[in-house]
Amino acid sequence: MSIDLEHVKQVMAEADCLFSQEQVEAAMASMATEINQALGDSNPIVYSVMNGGLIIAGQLLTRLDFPMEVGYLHATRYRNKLSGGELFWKAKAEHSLVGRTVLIIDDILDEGHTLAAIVEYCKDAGAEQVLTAVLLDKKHDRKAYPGMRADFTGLEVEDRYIFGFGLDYKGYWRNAAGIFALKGH
Ligand SMILES: O=P(O)(O)OC[C@H]1O[C@H](OP(=O)(O)OP(=O)(O)O)[C@H](O)[C@@H]1O
Ligand SMILES: Nc1nc2[nH]cnc2c(=O)[nH]1
Repeated sequence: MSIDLEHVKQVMAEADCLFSQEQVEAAMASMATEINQALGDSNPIVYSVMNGGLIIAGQLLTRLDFPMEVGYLHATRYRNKLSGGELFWKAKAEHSLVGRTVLIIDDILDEGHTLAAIVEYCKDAGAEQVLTAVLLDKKHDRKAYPGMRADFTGLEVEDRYIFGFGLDYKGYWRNAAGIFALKGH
């Protein structure tokens, strides 16, 4: 189904900017410092979770200063909708994960079902250690398990529908250079 581009532009015009590009970049710099300290000698495989992880992974990776292999996983459970459903795998790992340290990078930990399933998948595939990094952690009490957190988190975000910096509104605005919340959600 095609989408009305005027509506897409209106959504941005009415959105609330929660974090500017500068604030996101400062958060990424802090995450990079922590990750450089934690993983510098671990020869990790670093996976971006498509599609949302594309922007944060691209911008975080150039701030990491140690050798690593890089790839992507593609799992989705929102599929251009505003609420999540069953996780659908589109691409799994090309590398052998046996005995490896794996770092998963995604844009947001919302309810956490996506990240929990990806961590379980990597462990089942033989990874020795699986760490997670997310730009945003949404504040609410609906996590996949109580107290669920990523190992590295950039910013906490309020319980609204978010877009920008990799997160979409109906497939659009992943390119928005800031973190925005949809009016009324
Ligand atoms: O913590 P959860 O509630 O599981 O939600 C988080 C996931 O939702 C989004 O992906 P989505 O399924 O929208 O696919 P996309 O990355 O292609 O937009 C986001 O990129 C995370 O991967
Ligand atoms: N675009 C977008 N995708 C999500 N996936 C899980 N939570 C969100 C959200 O707030 N916005």
